[in-house]
Amino acid sequence: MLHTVKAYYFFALLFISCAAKPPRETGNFKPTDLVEIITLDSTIKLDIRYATSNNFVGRPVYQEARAFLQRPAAEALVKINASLRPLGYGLLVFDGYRPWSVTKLFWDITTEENKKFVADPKKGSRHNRGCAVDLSLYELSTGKEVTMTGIYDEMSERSFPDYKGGTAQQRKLRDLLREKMELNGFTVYPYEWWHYDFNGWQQYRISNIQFSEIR
Ligand SMILES: C[C@@H](N)C(=O)N[C@H](C)C(=O)O
Ligand SMILES: [Zn+2]
Repeated sequence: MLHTVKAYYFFALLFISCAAKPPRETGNFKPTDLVEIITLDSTIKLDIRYATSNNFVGRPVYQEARAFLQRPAAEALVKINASLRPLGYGLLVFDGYRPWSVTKLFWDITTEENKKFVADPKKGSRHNRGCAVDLSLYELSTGKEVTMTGIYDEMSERSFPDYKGGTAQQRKLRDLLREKMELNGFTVYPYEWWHYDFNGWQQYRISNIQFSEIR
C-alpha cells in the first residue's frame, strides 16, 4: 500500500515537472553546443546513475545513459583525463547536461533540510546550461571507481569538499580531482565534492531538451 502511494506521489511530481516551464531568461547568450563527452575521449568512463534506479530518486529519470556538456567544458575534461593518466586514474562521469524538468523533479522530492544538495529550478541548475558535471575517478589498473570521502549524491556532511573525515587516501583522491578540475576552468560546488561548474556558465541558457533531441 505504502509502495503504491509512493509511486503515485512520484508520478504526480514527474507529471508536474514535465508540464512546468523553465524560467524566462533575457540577455545575450552563447549558442548551445552540447557535445557527447565520450565522442571526444572514449577513455572517460560513464556511470549515468540517473538512467538507473541506483540514485537518490530510487528510479530512472533519464531514458538514455549519456552525458553531454558544452563543447569548451567537454574539451577541458579531455585535458583533465589526460593529465590523470600518468597518475593511474581516469575520469568517471555521473552526469553532465541535465534537462530543467529533472532539476524541478529533484527539487520537489527533496526535503527542506537537504535542498542545498539540489538546485532551485527558479534559478536553474548549471547542469541545465550544460556547464556542470558530476564526476569521480576510476583506477586505470582495475577499471573500478575509487572510494571518496562520501558516496555520490549522499546528502550529508561527508559530501562537503572540505570534509575532514574519511581516510587520508580518500581525501587525497578527492583533492586530486579538485586540483585537476580547478586547473582547467572548473569550480567545485561548496556542498558536493563531485559537482563542478565550468567557469563562464552564465553565458549559456537553461535548456530543457531531452538527450534524444540533442543534435
Ligand atoms: C543533484 C546533484 N547531483 C546536483 O547536481 N546538485 C547540484 C546542486 C544541482 O542540482 O545543480
Ligand atoms: Zn551536479
